[in-house]
Amino acid sequence: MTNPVLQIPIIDLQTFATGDELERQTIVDRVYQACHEIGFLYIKNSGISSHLIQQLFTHSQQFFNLPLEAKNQIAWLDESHNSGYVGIERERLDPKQPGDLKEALNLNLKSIAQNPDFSTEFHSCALNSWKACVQITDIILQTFAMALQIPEDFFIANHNAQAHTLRLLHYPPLEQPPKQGQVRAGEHSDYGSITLLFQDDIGGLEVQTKNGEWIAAPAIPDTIIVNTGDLMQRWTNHVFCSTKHRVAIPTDEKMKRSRYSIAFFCHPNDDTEVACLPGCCTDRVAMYPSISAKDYLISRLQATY
Ligand SMILES: O=C(O)CCC(=O)C(=O)O
Ligand SMILES: [Fe+2]
Repeated sequence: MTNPVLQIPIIDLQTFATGDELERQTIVDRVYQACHEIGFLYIKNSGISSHLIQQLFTHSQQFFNLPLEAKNQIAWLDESHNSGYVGIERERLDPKQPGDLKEALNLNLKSIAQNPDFSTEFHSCALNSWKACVQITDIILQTFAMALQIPEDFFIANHNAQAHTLRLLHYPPLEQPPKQGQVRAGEHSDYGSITLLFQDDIGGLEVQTKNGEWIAAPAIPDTIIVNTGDLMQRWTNHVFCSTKHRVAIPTDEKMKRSRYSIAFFCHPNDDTEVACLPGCCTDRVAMYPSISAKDYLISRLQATY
């Protein structure tokens, strides 16, 4: 078997800010190719501090170690806020299957700033991580605009309200066999424009290729996984694809260990009308009607909770 990891490219962003035009264009071309053909890439030299992310993982472990009653004090309540604690099996990313074997804490800018239950350290770590993720997604959004030959700040301007979600995820150790069809995270595509994913070394993340096979997307040191979501796919009329992925249960000893990951779901502003970009419907007709980013997100969350 060839190494499936190699199908997802690793793109170095080091010279995007500092390089000459040719170096920048090379990065843009590689990002375009990855998002067009696979919808997934690894980035390295993103500029984020690995120490910061490590700290966020530590806070995540501390949070999920709290008793259930404490976590439920800040339970996720509704789609329009989309923040708070989501218990095990509550979410079904694949609505045809049993609930996911995971728990999550969804954070947005408001809940990071205002939640009195978080320690000062947790608060500042989450806020700094948020800011770092915004910087990275802004760079990626700029490469997207360059790749599509639209004004470089087009996507950035449509994301400046920071309607994103920072999500801490914990997949508990498995004490008993899962239900039929149950996995750690059911197969799905993400809802927004771009997702950044940080994961530990337990593994299990799988990505579906165009011919339907599932390939592993393991953690690669000092990289972040980036994938394009459904709204970006709609906006670009499938020039950038939103690819199905899932988190499988390890078949070995690792199933008895916790898995932790952190996702940053980058979303357009609530009132952004996501309609096919003019340059993306010259070869084929627009596949979707226009929809506001907020209405789209709410409809997708309603289907999974
Ligand atoms: O935990 C992971 O590795 C992936 C999680 C995921 O795909 C999601 O929450 O959308
Ligand atoms: Fe996902």
